[in-house]
Amino acid sequence: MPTKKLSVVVTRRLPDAVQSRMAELFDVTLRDTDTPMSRDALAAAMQGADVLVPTITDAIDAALLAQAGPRLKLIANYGAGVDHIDTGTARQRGILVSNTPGVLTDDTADMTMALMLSVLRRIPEGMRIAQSDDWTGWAPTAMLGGRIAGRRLGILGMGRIGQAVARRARAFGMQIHYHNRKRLRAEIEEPLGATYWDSLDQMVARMDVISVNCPHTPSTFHLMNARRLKLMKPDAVIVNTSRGEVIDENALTRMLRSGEIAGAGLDVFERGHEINPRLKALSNVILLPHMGSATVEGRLEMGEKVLINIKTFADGHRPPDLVVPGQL
Ligand SMILES: O=CC(=O)O
Repeated sequence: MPTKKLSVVVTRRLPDAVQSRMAELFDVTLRDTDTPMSRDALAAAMQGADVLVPTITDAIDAALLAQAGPRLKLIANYGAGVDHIDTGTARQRGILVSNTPGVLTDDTADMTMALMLSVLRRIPEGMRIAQSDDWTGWAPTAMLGGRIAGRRLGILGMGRIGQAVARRARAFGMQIHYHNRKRLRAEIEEPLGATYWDSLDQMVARMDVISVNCPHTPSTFHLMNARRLKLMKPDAVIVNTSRGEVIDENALTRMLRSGEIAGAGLDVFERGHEINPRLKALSNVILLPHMGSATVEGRLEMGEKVLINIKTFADGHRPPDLVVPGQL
């Protein structure tokens, strides 16, 4: 006798191939528009479904989880970061949470390098000049940026993505430093040629570039607060492809305006897509619309991870990418 298919609700439009496979495997409700679901629609979805597939734009907080129906057993997030989900409350309510780690590591690390290169070598500014009618040709003192090789890079958060950034930056000739909750094992640290700093303050004060690569958790919120940002050298720059909440965006904006920090490359912001207008007005920043994992390949592989997590659960096993609250 065929077993009943799981009822799965997907909150955002996903790549076609992912949606088709979902429809083959599960009793799936897909979205054909690219706008996030309203809170009411999310609550309704959580009342009737066995599995919810949300993304970063869905705030699955305790109040929403309190409205979840008894069938909801798995939240299979499409994305690695789960700071938009109250994983502790989900756990208390017996709802599993999974994510999509690993498949966006290279893409996000590439984007981190792209931001560093763009800020230090002034790429968007150069493009605007080349596209304008004002460019009069090569000049010895025009568009001078900073050399990447030899610069000290301080990586804040040395997980998968931090390590992938370290490998790339080393190939560019940068000196690699890092701060992490735990020091890496020697067999991982040594090939990266990375220097560990137990004190984040001391590392921040000595770096030419800071790269934020830790997840956003209660303990990393505003880790780069005004006091720490002030420790940065005035010619240093900061890049962030993780989550905006790790940096105090207002303090960063003030210091970029006053020249206390030389530049920033940001793919993420403290209030989602609502970027501080003062930040938008600055010429020493590069702002991207949260596209670190936005490759065709990455988004397909994220979908595959979601499918594997749900299918494994449907087959009665533990989803491979379960998120354990407090272990991020
Ligand atoms: O930011 C993207 C993700 O967390 O997957």
